Amino acid sequence: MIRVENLTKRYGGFTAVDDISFEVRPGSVVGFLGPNGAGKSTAMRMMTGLTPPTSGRTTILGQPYRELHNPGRQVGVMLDASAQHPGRTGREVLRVAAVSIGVSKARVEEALALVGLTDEEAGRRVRNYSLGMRQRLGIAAALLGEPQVLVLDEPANGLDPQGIHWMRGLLRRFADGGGTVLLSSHLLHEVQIVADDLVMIGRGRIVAMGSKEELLSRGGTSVSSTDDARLVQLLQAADVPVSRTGSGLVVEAEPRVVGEIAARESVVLLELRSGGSEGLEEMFLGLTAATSREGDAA
Ligand SMILES: Nc1ncnc2c1ncn2[C@@H]1O[C@H](COP(=O)(O)OP(=O)(O)OP(=O)(O)O)[C@@H](O)[C@H]1O
Repeated sequence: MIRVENLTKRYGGFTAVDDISFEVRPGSVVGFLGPNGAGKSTAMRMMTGLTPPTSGRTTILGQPYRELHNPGRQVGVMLDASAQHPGRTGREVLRVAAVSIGVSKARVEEALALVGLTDEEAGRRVRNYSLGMRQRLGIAAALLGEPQVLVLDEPANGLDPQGIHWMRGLLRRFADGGGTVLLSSHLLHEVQIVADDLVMIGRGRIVAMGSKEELLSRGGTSVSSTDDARLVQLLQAADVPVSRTGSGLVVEAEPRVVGEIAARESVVLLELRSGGSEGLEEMFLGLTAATSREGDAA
């Protein structure tokens, strides 16, 4: 549904997006992850026809975005939630959008209900909206044309934990109904629960991608015991790579292997789990450290 092929953007001598390729299948949610300035927004602007690529291309539903016959009805896009007209009410913003893409006023009310904006909130001017309300309005605008594809740049920005939970449910239902979702974030945990696949970028380049399960399993096994020092010795003796973390050990082996080694030597395990968010978080930090601004300073 979304196919990105060798997409590249250069500004003068600076390469903001460097030869990225990936696909988003129908019925799936892909998390597009990277630290600030990694090139996510630039890539999404190219995908949706707002910025011309230096080279490479993107097709959505088989065509470049600009060649879709009614993009507003086919692809829901939210790139900058703060770009809504501040002097209009939320309902007016959606009504103007509805006219331009040819959907009914009734659909405006449906979209407001979908994102949980109340009647009173919909009647308020956008300049008086909280960041979270702006995000909801932006998502309502993206959903307005009942598209098959959603491209959302940092949709969780400014949402409180309940709002993030709500958004995950919404995107999951959208994908489970056959929709295609690409969402960006600079926070792994925001997308980790809802995404099926992850594409991680740093300094414009893809540094890792794959199914969440695959990436999680690369995160190793997290383990802690009543005697971690002894467990490290046992694992090293068995040629199993192990490293210490703040809360225990991360082992590059299946949980079963770790459990068996510990059981043979009667080491009592307190925790044993595959990868998990900690492993993936560490991998994300590790992969992006070299490519983030903070990495530059280090
Ligand atoms: N029009 C432009 N001219 C020059 N450089 C640009 C332009 N647009 C973006 N860049 C640069 O390209 C890089 C990528 O920016 P981009 O906004 O795509 O990153 P991002 O991953 O979306 O980051 P964030 O999470 O901070 O929004 C940045 O270094 C940015 O300064």
